Parts: sequence; structure tokens; C-alpha cells
Amino acid sequence: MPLEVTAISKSFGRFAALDDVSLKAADGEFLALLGPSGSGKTTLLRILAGLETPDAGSVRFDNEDFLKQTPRERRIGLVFQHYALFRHMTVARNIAFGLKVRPRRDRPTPAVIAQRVEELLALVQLKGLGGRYPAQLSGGQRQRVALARALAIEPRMLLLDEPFGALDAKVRRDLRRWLRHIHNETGITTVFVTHDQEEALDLADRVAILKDGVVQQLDTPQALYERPANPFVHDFLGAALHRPGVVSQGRLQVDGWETAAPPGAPEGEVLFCTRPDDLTPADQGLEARVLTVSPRGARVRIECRIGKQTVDTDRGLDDPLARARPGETIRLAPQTFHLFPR
Ligand SMILES: Nc1ncnc2c1ncn2[C@@H]1O[C@H](COP(=O)(O)OP(=O)(O)OP(=O)(O)O)[C@@H](O)[C@H]1O
Repeated sequence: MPLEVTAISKSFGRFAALDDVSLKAADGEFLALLGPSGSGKTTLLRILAGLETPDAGSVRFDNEDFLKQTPRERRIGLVFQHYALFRHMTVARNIAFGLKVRPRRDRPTPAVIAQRVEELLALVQLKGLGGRYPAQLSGGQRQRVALARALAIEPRMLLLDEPFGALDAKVRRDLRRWLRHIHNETGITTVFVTHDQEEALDLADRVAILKDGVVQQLDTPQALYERPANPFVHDFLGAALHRPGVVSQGRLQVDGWETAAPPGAPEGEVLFCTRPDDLTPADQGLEARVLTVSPRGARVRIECRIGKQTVDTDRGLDDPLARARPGETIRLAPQTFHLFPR
């Protein structure tokens, strides 16, 4: 494993920003750190970059003790949400910066630097724009320059902290696709911080979900969906319905519905977790009161009340739920659900 983070803790005063965090990334892996604001994602990234020192724990990369190395020795490429490019330098000079400031003995010749800049401009699809100044670029183009600058030093690892956070949704989606492409081309081990679950699940090979400085689960997007470790993970990955229920003698009871409990279900009081999009009208199921049915072109948005929770779901016109009428009480069966002890 090139990256091995073991038992990292970091407090600011009495506040524990990271509490016993361990994770590993394989060579060339794209790992996302996903969690709500304040969960410790940036703190962990700053520790990897050498901008922050942990109180306890170790970080190894390629079997070297990272914590004993300076940021420069670690040879990391960094991109932040607001990575201010040097405003008075052209795009080409911004990209070349990391190479030009190297000590003379490892500094490439000007011709080699110029060639490397051209290659990077092509890679980030900004060919011909090397002579522009940052103010003459769009926000998305500036972040691509920031990435080219980070890649110029041939980093051993890329650390990205909400690099697309300040951009609008469409540009974000385009850059996401583009970043994944760049990663496939370069194969650099990458750690990407975001609070946007769609971004994390789209981009990463594996996602670490953080809450209150603790890793809740580290898994592939598929496994996070299929086997969430706890209700927080389930809730964080998308619209969720969480209802209290009871499992007794192999039977599950929840909101007026009784069914066979799946093998291995916890006994006693449980939290029943499913997704509104996984519910279909059925003879047997959760009791649901239809609140509103709003047609929107080829889709219909249905809002229901199940127990004490209101959920909504978007369906095609031919979906059985699209025929529901406001005010009626129907039964909805979940295609899949998870049970956690309460
Ligand atoms: N230098 C600092 N001094 C004091 N507290 C800090 C410092 N840096 C971070 N914290 C606190 O540590 C906690 C974790 O912060 P961190 O920035 O790592 O969270 P995050 O998950 O990246 O959040 P966001 O998505 O909002 O950036 C927060 O409560 C923050 O206020």
C-alpha cells in the first residue's frame, strides 16, 4: 500500500478534529474523503500535505515516514477550492512555477520546462492559452491551470480539496468527467475532499465517509449503497426514509407493515432504512398517505407521509406510483432495506 494512515488524531484546543483515523490507498487509487462540514476532511488532507502536524498516529507513503518529511520532500500536488494562481504571471509561467523554483541541481533546462508546460496545457485542454493571465480565464479554466501547476512537478500523490467547490453545477460535472480522465491517463494516487456525495461517488474508486473526525466507512460506491455500515452512512448517500421498527421472532414490524425479517436481522428495536425511490405500491407494505402529486413534463413528483416522515420521489408517467391521488392512503413496499439496532 503506498499510502497508509494509521491512528491519526488531531485536536484544536479541546476539540477533536480527527479521532483515531486509519485508512489506506492503493497505488494509483482515487480516494474521496466525504463528510459534512466540520467532519475533519480538510484537516486530514492538510496532515497528508505536511501543512498540519497530528497529535498522534503515523502516515507512510511508499514505506517512507511522511511525518518526518517536509512538504517539499513529500512531492505532493495540491489543489484547493481557491487556489489563487499568481495573477501577475501568465498561465504558462504559473504552470512552470514549481519547476523554476527547484534548486539549480534538479531544475530542468528552460527548453525542457517549456516543453513540459506545452504537454500540460494539452493535457488540461488549454492549448494555446499559455500566454493569457488568470483574469482572462473562466473559473473552470483557472482550476484546470491549478491542476496543471500541481502536475508539473510530477507529484507522487495529488491532494485536491473541493477543487470545483466554487463553480456552478454544469461546469462541476464537466470538470468531474475531465478529472477522472486525467487520473486514468496519469495514474497518480489521488485523495479528493468533498462534501458532495454525487461528486465523491462519481469520481472515486473508494470513498471514506467521515463524521465528527471518525471514519464511518471506507468502501467502494457500490458497497456503500448495498451495505451501509450505519444509519448515518445510509442517510448521507441520498434521500432516505428512516423509521423505527421492531424485530421479534423472525418478523419485522414497521409503520403498519409486518413482514419476514431478513436472515441475521438484529432482534428488538431497530431502525428501518430505505430510499423513497425504492418504494413501489403493493398490497402489503408501509402505510403511506399521499400528500401531493405534481406533474413535471415527463416526470411526476409524489410526496408522501410515512409515519412521521415526509418523503418525495420522482417517477416516470408509467410508474404505478404516478397514478396515486392526493389524500389517499396506499401501501408501499421497499425493494431493499437495511435494519440497524436502535
Ligand atoms: N486551525 C484550527 N483551529 C481551530 N479549529 C480548527 C482549525 N482547523 C480546523 N478546525 C476545526 O476542526 C474541525 C474540522 O475542520 P475541517 O476543516 O477539517 O473540516 P471539513 O470536514 O474539511 O469541513 P468543511 O467541509 O467545512 O471544510 C472543524 O470543527 C474546525 O472548526
